[in-house]
Amino acid sequence: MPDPLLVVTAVAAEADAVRAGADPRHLDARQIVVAPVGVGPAAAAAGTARLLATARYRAVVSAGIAGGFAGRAPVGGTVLAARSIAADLGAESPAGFLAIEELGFGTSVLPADPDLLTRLSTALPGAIVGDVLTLATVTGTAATATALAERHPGAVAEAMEGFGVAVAAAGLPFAELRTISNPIGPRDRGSWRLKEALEALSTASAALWKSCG
Ligand SMILES: O=C(O)c1cccc(C(=O)CC[C@H]2O[C@@H](n3cnc4c(=O)[nH]cnc43)[C@H](O)[C@@H]2O)c1
Repeated sequence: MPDPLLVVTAVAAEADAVRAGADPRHLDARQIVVAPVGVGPAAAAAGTARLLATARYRAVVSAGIAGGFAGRAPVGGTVLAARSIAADLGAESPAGFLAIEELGFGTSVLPADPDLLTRLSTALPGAIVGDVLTLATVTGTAATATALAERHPGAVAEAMEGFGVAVAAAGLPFAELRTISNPIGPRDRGSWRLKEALEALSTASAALWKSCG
């Protein structure tokens, strides 16, 4: 029996949506383990590392809802990360944001496993493949949305966990799968389309099992 696939989400509602798309036989046989590990990159990294320390897994997927950049990923859409990028890991300066690479302290960019990404994008032909930003703070102004979009021309979405999960995966095949609940921009939590995004997450998760189960 191959080691199971680990799917980590931030909150229980996302884990439930992922499980709803899975074949119950895969869940019962623990070929797939779905676990909510908390909101934000620190909780995601710590929770994923704890799970990986206590059992063997063949690959790790960070899954959940996300904000979409206007004109790049619509609400209800599905996104696969080519790269998960820690977009606020660095330093401010009068000349603008300096990424951690410019400070000489490592990387803010972790690519998806090429084989896993190919299998997922084949199983999800409607998914948008692009960079997904990880931020500890949800963007809530047009100015920040514009600055991020300009700094990351390949970014299609932002969420709060992917880079943390990728760091914890530490060499295991990693991918990030997101469905879009809201446009990135001025905060309007009431307009988030949670039901639509969670339904899209269940649909995407059915394809996930077909390609990786
Ligand atoms: O209240 C609910 O019923 C509910 C159901 C599912 C998920 C939630 C969340 O609040 C999930 C938080 C999670 O969502 C990601 N996210 C979504 N939109 C954005 C965004 O615009 N910028 C950054 N992150 C976003 C994020 O990964 C959070 O962990 C509530």
